[in-house]
Formats: sequence, structure tokens, C-alpha cells
Amino acid sequence: MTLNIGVIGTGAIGKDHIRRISSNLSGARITAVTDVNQEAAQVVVEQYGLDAVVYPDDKALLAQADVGAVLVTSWGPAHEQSVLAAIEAGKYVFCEKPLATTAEGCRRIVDAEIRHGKRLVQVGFMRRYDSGYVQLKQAIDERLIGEPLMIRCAHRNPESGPNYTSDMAITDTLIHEIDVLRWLIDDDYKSVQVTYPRKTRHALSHMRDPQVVMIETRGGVLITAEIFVNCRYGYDIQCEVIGEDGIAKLPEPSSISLRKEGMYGTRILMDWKDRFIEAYDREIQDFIDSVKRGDVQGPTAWDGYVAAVTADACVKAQESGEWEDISLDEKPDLYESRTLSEA
Ligand SMILES: NC(=O)c1ccc[n+]([C@@H]2O[C@H](COP(=O)([O-])OP(=O)(O)OC[C@H]3O[C@@H](n4cnc5c(N)ncnc54)[C@H](O)[C@@H]3O)[C@@H](O)[C@H]2O)c1
Ligand SMILES: O[C@H]1[C@H](O)[C@@H](O)[C@H](O)[C@@H](O)[C@H]1O
Repeated sequence: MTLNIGVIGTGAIGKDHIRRISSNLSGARITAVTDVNQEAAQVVVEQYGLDAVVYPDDKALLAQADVGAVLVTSWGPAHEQSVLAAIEAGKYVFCEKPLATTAEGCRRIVDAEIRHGKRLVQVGFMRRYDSGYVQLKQAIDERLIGEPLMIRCAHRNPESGPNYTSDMAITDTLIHEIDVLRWLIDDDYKSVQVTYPRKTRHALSHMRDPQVVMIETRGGVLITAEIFVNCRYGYDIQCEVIGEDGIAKLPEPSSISLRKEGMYGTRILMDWKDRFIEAYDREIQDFIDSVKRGDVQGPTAWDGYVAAVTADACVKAQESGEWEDISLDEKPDLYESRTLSEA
């Protein structure tokens, strides 16, 4: 049976997920949408030729009995309210990162899910579905490089918008590394420090860019992550795991090589939508399939909580310049069952 999906937030990524569900993926259709900008939501319905109703808000959308699952793709500060309302309505919910903008908000979602007694929430940490990261994890799990000792990574965007602030380097950007690296090496974080190299002239005056974040894991692995959101040349994601017996590196996206005008090289992508297009397809297809089985498997609300606690400590470290502790509540039993990361 086709799964009816409602979409809360029809901005950039909401539209992109609507496009993939309507044209690339199988087993689901969009029957309901809402956005604070209802006219924009109506335009999206027409643009993608959807047979969908535009509802005034998330509550009205969630009240529809025929909506089997929802995607929360609104602004970060609106996520918590919609996810809590979805859990209360007993609906499966895929929420883009961040699950909530505070660790307390994520914890409220975790507690609501525990009270419900069953996993309903999947968080949009799509890198776990990227074939490059999956290969990297396989190499680590198979001990091809021995015990991991250090990780070096870089998260570069060509440019940041006018509303982007220094803390968003953590909460909006590094949040992907925060999730994927603990999944990659099956470890959790202990402490963090943030330092600032010389600032690029391309960053707006209110911003620190680039930033370098050092995270120590409980197992003693040292992570160095560069965040550079005005690098100009492309959307570039790098990750290298240095182990006792060798080094494993995230593959570059496949691309033809060009010999042209005295140069030999490959193109670099400019947009996150293209860099992780297959990962987004896989994560949303997995959500659809697992909702239909009644058994959501992707990144959990607990993963969203861990990311938020870690991000809070990173933001504190941005301000203090000191090493800051990262301390988590005890993992609830609900999240001990097999997930994608353990499958
Ligand atoms: N996984 C990823 O790689 C990835 C990529 C991009 C964005 N995101 C996340 O997705 C979310 C949306 O990002 P975006 O780039 O699409 O932003 P956007 O600004 O393009 O779209 C957000 C939309 O949400 C709407 N909105 C705000 N509050 C709402 C509410 N209470 N109810 C309904 N609609 C509401 C806005 O009107 C807007 O149309 C953010 O949390 C962002 O961090 C994730
Ligand atoms: O919302 C986007 C998205 O998550 C991208 O993957 C990231 O590179 C950007 O920095 C962020 O602003």
C-alpha cells in the first residue's frame, strides 16, 4: 500500500524531499503539506503537480487520519513542537537536523518517544547513508587500519548566507560530523576545544571563519575538524581516519576527469544537494520502507540528543577557548535495539 506523507516546511530541503518522493522513490506519495508561508506551499504543490492539500499548520496536518508519516523540514527552532505533536498523534516522523535546537528539547522528544513505547522518529543525518562513509565504516569495522587513533576532517561550503552566525558553524554545519564520526568509530565524545585561525576576508564582519574543532573521544581518538563556510571553491567534505596499521580516506564523489586548457583535473561540486543526492535518496527510501514495516531503523532521537549535547559543549568551547566536557545522560533501553548503525 502507498504511504501517505505530510510535509511540514516546504523550503529548500522540503522541496527536494518532495521531488525525490514524487519522482525517484517508491511506495509513498505526498498528500498534505504546510508552511508558515502558505502561498509558497501552494506554489510547491503546483510546481510538483501534487494531489495534496495545503493545511494551515502542523496540528491541522497531523489531525489527518490518512497521513501515515510526516517529514519535518521547517526551520530548526520549529522542529521540537512538530516532532512532539507527531509523537502525540502516534505518527512516524522524519525530522531534518537539528532534531531540536537545544539538548533539553531533544531530551523532551526522547522522553515522549519512550512514553509512547516504540520508535517513531528518524533524524536526517543522511551521511550514514552515503556510500563513501559506508565504505569507510566497513574498513574500520573490518580492522583494515587497526585501531583508529586520529581523524582529520574538513567541512567546507562555498559561502554562507547573511543570517549565518559563528555558532551555526557548529549547530548547522559541524553537526553532520558530530553525528557521523561517532557512528563511524562506534565511540562517544569526552571533551572539545575550538580554535580560530586567521579569518578569511570573505566572511561577513560578525563571523569567525574558518574554525578548528578538536574533539577527544571516550576511547582516546583525537578528531580535528576544520569548518570553513566561505571557502569559495566548492562544497568539499573530507575525512581521513588514521589507524595503527594504515589510513582510510573518504572517497571523492565520482566525476569525469578533464584535460583542458593546459590543466588536468575533475570538477568539484558546489551544492550540498548534489554532493549527498544519493544519500538523501537512500535515507528517505529507508524511512518509507521502515514505516511500512512498522520498524524505523535510521538515526534515532537519541542520536539527535547526543548531537545536541555535543554541539552545546562545542558552542561553550567557542566562547571559552578551553577544553569543555561533553556529558550525556544514560542511554535509555529503547535505543539499545539494533539500528542502521549496528545492522
Ligand atoms: N540534512 C541536510 O543536509 C540538510 C540540508 C539543508 C537543510 N537541512 C535542515 O533542514 C531544515 C530546513 O532547511 P532549509 O534549507 O530547507 O531552510 P528554508 O529556510 O529553505 O526552509 C524552511 C521552511 O520552513 C518554513 N517554516 C518555518 N517555520 C515553520 C513552521 N512552524 N511550520 C511550517 N513551516 C515552517 C519556512 O517558511 C520555510 O519555507 C533546517 O533545519 C536545516 O538545518 C538539512
Ligand atoms: O544546512 C546546510 C546543510 O546541512 C549542509 O550539509 C551543510 O554543509 C551546511 O553548512 C548547512 O548550512
